[in-house]
Amino acid sequence: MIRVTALTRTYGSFKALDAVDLSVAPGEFVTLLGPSGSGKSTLLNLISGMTEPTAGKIEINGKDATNQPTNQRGLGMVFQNYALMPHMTVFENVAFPLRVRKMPKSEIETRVRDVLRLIQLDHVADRKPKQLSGGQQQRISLARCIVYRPSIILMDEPLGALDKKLREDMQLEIKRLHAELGITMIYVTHDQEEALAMSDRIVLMRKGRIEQQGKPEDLYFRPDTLFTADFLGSSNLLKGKINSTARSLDTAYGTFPLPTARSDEPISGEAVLMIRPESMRLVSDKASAPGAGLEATVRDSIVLGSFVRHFLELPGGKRMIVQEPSGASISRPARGSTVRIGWDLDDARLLPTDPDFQNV
Ligand SMILES: Nc1ncnc2c1ncn2[C@@H]1O[C@H](COP(=O)(O)OP(=O)(O)OP(=O)(O)O)[C@@H](O)[C@H]1O
Repeated sequence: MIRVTALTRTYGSFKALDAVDLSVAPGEFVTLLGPSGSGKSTLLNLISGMTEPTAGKIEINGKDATNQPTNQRGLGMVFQNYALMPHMTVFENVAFPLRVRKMPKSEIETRVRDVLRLIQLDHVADRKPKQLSGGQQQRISLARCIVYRPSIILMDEPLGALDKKLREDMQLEIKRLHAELGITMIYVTHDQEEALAMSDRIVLMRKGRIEQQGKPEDLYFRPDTLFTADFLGSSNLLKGKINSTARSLDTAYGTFPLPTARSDEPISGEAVLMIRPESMRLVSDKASAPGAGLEATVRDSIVLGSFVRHFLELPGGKRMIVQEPSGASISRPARGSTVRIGWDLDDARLLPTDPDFQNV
């Protein structure tokens, strides 16, 4: 549906987007995720035609769209500021794009009513935008976009201005619309939870390039880099030197067996072992700890409803977090006590070191 090739945008000598290749399939929900300044909006604005590329190619629906004006690309767009017209009613706001397209009056009436019903706001059709809540306004701007049935919708932080509860409701709403209407979505956010919750595929960006892309569970459980591991969720990191004969990692905290080898893993020299907090557990003795039973001191242990989180410290002060399922019979280790940490070998990930992560 969309294919960009070697897409580049520079500002002076600065590369806001650096030779990015990306394909999006029909009906796919793709999220561009990354820290501020990583190039997410630049990529979206290049696809929409609001920014001109310095180099590279954009194809939409099989046609070269690189130099096509925005309004000929057949895209819908939704942004953080809803840009509803204040003097028009909700109905008129939603009808506006259809009037611009000179659609017959009766069809406009039907389509607007249908879309308002779809987003469950048909009862506010006669109100003005300022008589609506922020969440309602954002749903209206969504309605205004889907009413003319674009096959592709681009969204740039559309929920950024909403509070947490409303954001979560709207995330479900957008997912539902995506599933019901079969629209191809490209969605920009810097919020990793939002990306994990909504996407078929996450494209993680870093300094104008794609760091890693894949299904949410791929990025979360099978990161290829420290940047990906760090950006999505929390992780426990142990840096050391690989001993390839013994297939172990020699660290300041002991020697740990490595997970089953992958073709793309760092095979010699320095590397980092990454284990997610929920892949670790407290174990009673070394024999029951495949991860070799790392010893730690308990700093705190808190119950967060369905799970309990242990904040631990290794000798020398390095912090570790272990998260276990909770339950009525959970017993928490005392502050200051010594515990052993275990993990299943293949729940650990061996990652290359990275100059941006010196303090691992
Ligand atoms: N018109 C411009 N002139 C100069 N630099 C720009 C311009 N537009 C963007 N940039 C730079 O390009 C880089 C990427 O910006 P972009 O807006 O794509 O980042 P982003 O990942 O969307 O970040 P955010 O989440 O903060 O919006 C930033 O360093 C930004 O300062």
